[in-house]
Amino acid sequence: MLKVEDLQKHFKRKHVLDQLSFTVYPGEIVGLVGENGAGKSTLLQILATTMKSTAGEISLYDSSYHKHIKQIRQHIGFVPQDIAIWEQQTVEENMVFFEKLSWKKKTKAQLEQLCLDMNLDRWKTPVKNLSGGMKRKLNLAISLIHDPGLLLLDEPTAGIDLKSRKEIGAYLRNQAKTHQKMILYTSHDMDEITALCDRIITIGKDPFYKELLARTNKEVLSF
Ligand SMILES: Nc1ncnc2c1ncn2[C@@H]1O[C@H](COP(=O)(O)OP(=O)(O)OP(=O)(O)O)[C@@H](O)[C@H]1O
Repeated sequence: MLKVEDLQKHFKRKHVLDQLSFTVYPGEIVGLVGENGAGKSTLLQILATTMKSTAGEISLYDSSYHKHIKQIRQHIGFVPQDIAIWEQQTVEENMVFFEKLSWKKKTKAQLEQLCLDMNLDRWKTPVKNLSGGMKRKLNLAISLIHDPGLLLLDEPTAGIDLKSRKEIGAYLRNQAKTHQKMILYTSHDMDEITALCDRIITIGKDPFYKELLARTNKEVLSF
């Protein structure tokens, strides 16, 4: 499980995250919502180990982030807001490139299957010819090459059509429920968040999301 205790992040005098404490269990999808600038990406970056917190403790499978950062990284799949793939290369070339960087080895057939699981069937197509939704699917497939137990997704469905969003949603649900992944996921689409997530964390000063979610039957944790 992922355990966060009293997490704080300040940028100089600006307090972005203040005393966040929560746990994510295997098999759970936890939604992270809040107004623009609330600190969602900051939190995901800290959990992904690409940014340091100001204070607090984080552990994954009972290993401390402070003490075991290298081992912890092996269990994390992170899809940042900005798509990071090679535009001139094909889907296949991208998957093979990132597989070579991965600590876990996969055959080409396994890599192609990862894409097909998300209905991404353009193996030989250059990325520049893919739609935005397909690029997001490829980015997600890349983050799964090393079979991470914790998936951190920053708006994985932003700007893509409903069909692709539904496909990504179904895929994530299957990853959590069948493969016991922990998924922490941000989106500004409240229908998607309430449909997909088991629990929801709201962060930020604006009470809008907290009040909106109080009308649903979801468990909500607010900071
Ligand atoms: N490296 C940095 N240096 C200084 N301030 C930063 C830095 N990174 C983020 N911030 C500030 O921290 C706050 C939180 O930003 P963050 O991107 O985490 O918000 P967010 O909730 O993800 O917003 P959005 O919904 O717009 O993506 C913002 O005010 C932002 O300007």
